[in-house]
Amino acid sequence: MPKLILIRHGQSQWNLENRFTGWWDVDITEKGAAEAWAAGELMKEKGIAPDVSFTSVQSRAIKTLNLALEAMGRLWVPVTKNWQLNERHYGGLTGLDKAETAAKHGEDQVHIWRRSFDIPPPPLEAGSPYDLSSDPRYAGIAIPDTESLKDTIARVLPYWESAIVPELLANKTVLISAHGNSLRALVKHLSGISDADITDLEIPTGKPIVYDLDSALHGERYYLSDS
Ligand SMILES: O=C(O)[C@@H](CO)OP(=O)(O)O
Repeated sequence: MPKLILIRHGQSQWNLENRFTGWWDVDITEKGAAEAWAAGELMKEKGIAPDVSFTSVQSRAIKTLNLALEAMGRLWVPVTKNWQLNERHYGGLTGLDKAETAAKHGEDQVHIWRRSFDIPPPPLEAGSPYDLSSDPRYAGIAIPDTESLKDTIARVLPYWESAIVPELLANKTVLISAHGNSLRALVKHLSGISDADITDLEIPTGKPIVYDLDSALHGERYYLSDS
């Protein structure tokens, strides 16, 4: 039967510094690298053997995937990278300190920006240092200037359907290394979580989530560390 493993990248430099990150490409910390390696060791210990893997075009998810695969002795596993698995774009909040932003705009407003289903943060302003329009990895892509979770779902799910579902329907074990909000988008879809309830779902760094799926790609999700 198909098996899906989701892993959020290990701690990033801006997770550590408590800054809004989104599409900005920050590295993982030493702790993040250790989380990624431990996730790979756990998968190996539990007998999980990915046949194929997917990740975003952001270094923190790519590095996490590579470290986990190396820890499993499976660096040879095919990897497909696509921007549609990127973190949600944080718009004009990108780079700001989360606590300072809450002090300025209020905890409630920041919670809405971070976790509401369909209210996006303010857009990234023209001329921002976080403008990615000349980044070659996004050549030919209409880079958003902000995204809500709903917007994120609207670009994650088409990729899920076209690239990942066929691998699962071929009974493969698929590993996805991605981000807090692109994974919230996938979990919302796979576990049938409502627009209202998704605001409470948090995805921890470096902790593999497993779906043992049936042929219709339905299944319960659990943390591998709990199995
Ligand atoms: O900054 C971000 O891009 C994300 C993930 O770290 O933060 P949040 O928890 O607010 O979705």
